Amino acid sequence: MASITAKPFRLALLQLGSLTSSKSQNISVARAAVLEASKITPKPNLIVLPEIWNSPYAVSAFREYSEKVPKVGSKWNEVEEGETVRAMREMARDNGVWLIGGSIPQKDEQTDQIFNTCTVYDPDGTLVAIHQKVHLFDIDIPGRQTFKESDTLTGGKSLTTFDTPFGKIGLGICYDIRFPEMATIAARQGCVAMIYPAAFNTTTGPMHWTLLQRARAVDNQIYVAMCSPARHPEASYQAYGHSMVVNPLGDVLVEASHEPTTIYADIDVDLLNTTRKNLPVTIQRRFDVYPNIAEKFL
Ligand SMILES: NC(=O)CC(=O)C(=O)O
Repeated sequence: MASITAKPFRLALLQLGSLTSSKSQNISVARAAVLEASKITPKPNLIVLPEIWNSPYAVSAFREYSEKVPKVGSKWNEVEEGETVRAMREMARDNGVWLIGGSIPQKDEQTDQIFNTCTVYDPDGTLVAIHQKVHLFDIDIPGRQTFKESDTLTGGKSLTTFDTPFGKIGLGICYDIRFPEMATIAARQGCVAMIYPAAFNTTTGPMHWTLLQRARAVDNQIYVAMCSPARHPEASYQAYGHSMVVNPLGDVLVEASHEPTTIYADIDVDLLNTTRKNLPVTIQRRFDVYPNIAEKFL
């Protein structure tokens, strides 16, 4: 598992601003940002949207904004789906890019449960992966930040990776990054990067946003990226911003401020493999002393 087979690729993180309570306006904002990022030279191969970008990030809003997400593999006009899913298919296909569609509230019609769900599209607009946020953001830092996603949301039950022509990618959503097992399992499955649509806040962002990404990157010798919405002074939840990409050495390659912007990073697989060669922890694990948590996924 020391080295990884992948190709260099360019990543774009869209730190969307001007998000409002209008879903259709938010879709227009995302559509315009994907179009603009796709015009950059060299063109990004993989574009990422932030967590919950089509709805306010509020437990009281998730059900109202939720929509149907079809099954992995579904293509155009094959299935009934929500307007945001349809728009993301178009964004990927019209711009010829892979798209990690941040996350949106998803309604499961059968169970009536709501999930915080990331969908991924290939450049034909085919839905290739779905990740439902596994660890719900239930925290209480008195006087500073209280949030209880579990008031409305149900946690996902599986881990998610997907294959692209430039390598395997692992997915998590925001709070998922605090649980190191997910990134470790993805790395041992051969992922070149863990990518997390996210929305930390102005309390937990300064504490842990950078530290967590650098930790996941160094522990697993992979790239790590988090894509946040921009800060919005009128929103009930103040997103931290600071979308970021960290390399396998733990260096911050690029970081946004809290304003609306797009950041780009070139993923260098040689650097990943050189890091693993020079610091060979991936082949020095002592599974005779402690268990391999990834075993059942390999
Ligand atoms: N919003 C989240 O899911 C997580 C977060 O803000 C944090 O972990 O801090």
